[in-house]
Amino acid sequence: MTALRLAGVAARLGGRTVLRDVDLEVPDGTRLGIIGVNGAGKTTLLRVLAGVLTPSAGTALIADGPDRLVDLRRLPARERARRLAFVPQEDVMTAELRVGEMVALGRVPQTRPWARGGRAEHELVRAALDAVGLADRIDSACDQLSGGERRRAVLARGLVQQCPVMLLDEPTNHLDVAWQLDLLGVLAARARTLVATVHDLDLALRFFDRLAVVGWPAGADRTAEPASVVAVGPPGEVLSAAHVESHFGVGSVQVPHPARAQLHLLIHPREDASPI
Ligand SMILES: Nc1ncnc2c1ncn2[C@@H]1O[C@H](COP(=O)(O)OP(=O)(O)OP(=O)(O)O)[C@@H](O)[C@H]1O
Repeated sequence: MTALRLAGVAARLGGRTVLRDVDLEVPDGTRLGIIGVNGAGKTTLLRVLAGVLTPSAGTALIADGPDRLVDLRRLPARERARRLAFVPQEDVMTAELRVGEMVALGRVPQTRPWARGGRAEHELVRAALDAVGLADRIDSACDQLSGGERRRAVLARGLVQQCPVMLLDEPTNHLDVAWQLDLLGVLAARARTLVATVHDLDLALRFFDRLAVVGWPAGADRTAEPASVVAVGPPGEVLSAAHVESHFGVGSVQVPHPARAQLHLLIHPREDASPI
């Protein structure tokens, strides 16, 4: 079963086509990581998948029953927000809102206006804040959170939306190493289908079922040509040494952890590059 699909998608920003010819399928119940160099178009791709950016060509589709897909842009915004939670990279944090109130905004699409603010909602908010280690900050003003705490609070807002699909733009940004791992565990446990952009290729190798590379084919003029999805597959294949070198311009090797049944990705300068 398909949760999300992009068919022949192009996207324009500021009068320029930044993505084109994107075909991508996200099977229900899977975790897809989106990787690529800075400026390739990962956030743009995620925004198209979330229905917040209208493709300039092609269609973004979402499941609408067992064997049916519907054009995301045909769904009213509230209905879209019941089916997928989009957690953007940056969020303005206002001093006017307490952390619990900000997180409770994630319930808006799911609840009738007169049914909001009840005990059940409070419990959900508290549980989500607990899951991201911020239960004790529920009454803090939002602008008093650190960068990593803000990130976790915004992720809690995505969690209370309780959608079958979660789309996350760099969820591990600003998080310390322990929280990076914990948070991915929380997401894995709570999101049925998950799509996230990520820069840490070692995390990408271990956490996702499949990876999609946003970038250019070898030899393309990166400054002039729109990017596309140039590889999709199991992380171990997408992050082969040859692929990592051609997409990211660095050397790499996958090595087994000495004590755990896990592969890790070590990154190093290319052989012809000066060591740093
Ligand atoms: N509002 C905008 N107007 C015009 N161009 C934009 C706008 N936002 C982004 N771009 C351009 O679109 C391209 C894709 O940007 P996008 O943010 O999707 O890349 P990304 O892969 O997520 O980058 P990063 O890894 O740096 O977060 C880039 O060339 C960027 O400069």
